[in-house]
Amino acid sequence: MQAALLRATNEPVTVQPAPDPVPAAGQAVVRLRAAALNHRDLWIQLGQYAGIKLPLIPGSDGAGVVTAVGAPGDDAWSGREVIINPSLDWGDDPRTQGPGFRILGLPDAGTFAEQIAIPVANLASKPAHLTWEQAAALPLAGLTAWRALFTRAGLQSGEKILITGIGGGAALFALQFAVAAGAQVWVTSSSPEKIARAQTLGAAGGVNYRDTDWPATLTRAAGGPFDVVLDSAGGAGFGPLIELVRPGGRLVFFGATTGQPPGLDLRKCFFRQLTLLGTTMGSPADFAGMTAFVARHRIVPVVDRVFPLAETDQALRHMAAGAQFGKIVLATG
Ligand SMILES: C/C=C/C(=O)SCCNC(=O)CCNC(=O)[C@H](O)C(C)(C)COP(=O)(O)OP(=O)(O)OC[C@H]1O[C@@H](n2cnc3c(N)ncnc32)[C@H](O)[C@@H]1OP(=O)(O)O
Ligand SMILES: NC(=O)C1=CN([C@@H]2O[C@H](COP(=O)(O)OP(=O)(O)OC[C@H]3O[C@@H](n4cnc5c(N)ncnc54)[C@H](OP(=O)(O)O)[C@@H]3O)[C@@H](O)[C@H]2O)C=CC1
Repeated sequence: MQAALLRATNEPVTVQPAPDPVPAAGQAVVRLRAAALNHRDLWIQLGQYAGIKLPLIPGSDGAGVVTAVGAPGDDAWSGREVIINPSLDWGDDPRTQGPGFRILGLPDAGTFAEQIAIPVANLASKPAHLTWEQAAALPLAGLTAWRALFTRAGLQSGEKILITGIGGGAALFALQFAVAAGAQVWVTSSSPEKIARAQTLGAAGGVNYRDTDWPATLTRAAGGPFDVVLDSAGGAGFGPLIELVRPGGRLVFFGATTGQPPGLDLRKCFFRQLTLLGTTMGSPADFAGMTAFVARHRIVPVVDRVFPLAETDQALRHMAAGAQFGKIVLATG
């Protein structure tokens, strides 16, 4: 098969021949039709991720057809159209992942390839209303957004939520899920065009996080602070978010795209009875809940652009440039 290979950090990913995967018992081989990028793939390429082991085939998201299974007991999946849950061996505790937890694409060989061997426990039926590209875009970012919003922050219909950096893949799923759940959604972005596109997906409005005084402008526009704030940007923008949460509200976060937050004022958290919620990926129950929700509300992932597998490195450069709105997808076969 052809696969994308990262041989060294800060080097381009090259697409080259690799051995066809052979399924062990409890595994299936999926002939991938599409894969999708996550910021994690870029962090790994840039050497900004814990536990990097090279060389590796990156990629956490994929959709395709099961072409082989490792044992007769796994036959039920043969020939089926599937998406892949990239949370490997979450463990038994729905509250937190166990010691064996891994995210597909490091250290396990990932989806930027024509084929992959994957535990059958990580297969789910492809949502029937989605194309291959849309289905591949869903798993990692959809799962993370789902757990953040519902399992962790307990978002309710009628609540007001702020989602930062709305051009991002995970942020956009959070927008679509929160709108479908009946919340009033406000956004931030570097781009007025992205804010306008978010409004077509149901956002009430938004502000540019590069404007001075954007928190005050946003508070005025939204008529006061937010029940829930969801962030994956971190950095210098994180501190102001604390003041955008209403007293007794929740701040849920899963990323640090712009680095660690400097100088957090803890008094603004404890005097105002805030709940700070870290979250990562999701449990098998979160994945099942997310896919059922997507099917019920006929949510269609936003695909920014599709690159051929041969242009995986160009796709990563496109993500690094930050101009995307939604998911960057690879056509893998
Ligand atoms: C599914 C998608 C996931 C993501 O994309 S998460 C985003 C990760 N990347 C970034 O945030 C970009 C910036 N990069 C970084 O800040 C660094 O590149 C890292 C922190 C990712 C790695 O730094 P290093 O110094 O090489 O790794 P360390 O010393 O092993 O970890 C430092 C602390 O980071 C947390 N951590 C990192 N990886 C894990 C993990 N897999 N599970 C749980 N915690 C983790 C722990 O707090 C740990 O500190 P302890 O070692 O003292 O516990
Ligand atoms: N812990 C976990 O389980 C997970 C963690 N993550 C982390 O979450 C982050 C987002 O991932 P993903 O959606 O794949 O990434 P994307 O590359 O798709 O999106 C990144 C987005 O970040 C936004 N952004 C950049 N700078 C700022 C800023 N200063 N303030 C607010 N927003 C900003 C931009 O929004 P705009 O274009 O609108 O300006 C950009 O589109 C990454 O750091 C990733 O590592 C992601 C998934 C799971």
